[in-house]
Amino acid sequence: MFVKICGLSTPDTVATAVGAGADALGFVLTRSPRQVTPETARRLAAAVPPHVLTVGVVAGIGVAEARELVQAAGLRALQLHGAYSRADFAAVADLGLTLIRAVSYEAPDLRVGAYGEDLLLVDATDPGSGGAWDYATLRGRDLGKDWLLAGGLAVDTVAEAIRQSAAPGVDVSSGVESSRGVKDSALIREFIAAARQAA
Ligand SMILES: O=C(O)c1ccccc1NCC(=O)[C@H](O)[C@H](O)COP(=O)(O)O
Repeated sequence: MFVKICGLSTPDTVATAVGAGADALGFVLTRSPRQVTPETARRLAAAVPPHVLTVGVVAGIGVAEARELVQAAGLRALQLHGAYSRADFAAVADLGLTLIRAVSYEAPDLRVGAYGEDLLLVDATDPGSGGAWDYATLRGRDLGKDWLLAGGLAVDTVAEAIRQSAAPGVDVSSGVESSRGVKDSALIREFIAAARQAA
């Protein structure tokens, strides 16, 4: 079970997520309660061991700006969240980063690699809102191998969500926060343990 913790912004919670066994950490580089500057993301990522993927998350900006942000932050993956086209993905392919396409569960083309991405993240319609949806709608659909379930996951719901969707990986933000934008170390540990136990 691949686990990504998204929206990190402090050294303590980054260390907690790494220590608890997260596979990927997301740093939101565009407008959000969790937004960090590229400089902060770079500093936080410097403490992350190489086996953990560091991801720059962007939404609502052009790919030229996304390129600049993720390069300035020195991260190893780029998550384009929302209405990005195949041409947009082609325009960042030369960066040599792991590319994550994050879309609503209602989007067309729910298939890993359809836009040239390495990982597909299937989310709620409003990213980072903590809103849950009917994960069971994905069960039995052939999305490919490397995809993550997201949107409203939490410690007490992640196991059932994995069971309903048959997801090979999960991504969480709001569900490991004590208040909007403030990550909680105990919840991070509990979430990762619950996801791993469910797999
Ligand atoms: O987290 C944000 O604030 C955010 C803002 C803009 C684009 C994407 C954002 N988050 C992306 C994520 O990968 C979240 O982890 C995912 O949407 C799940 O969020 P949540 O429902 O809060 O767990």
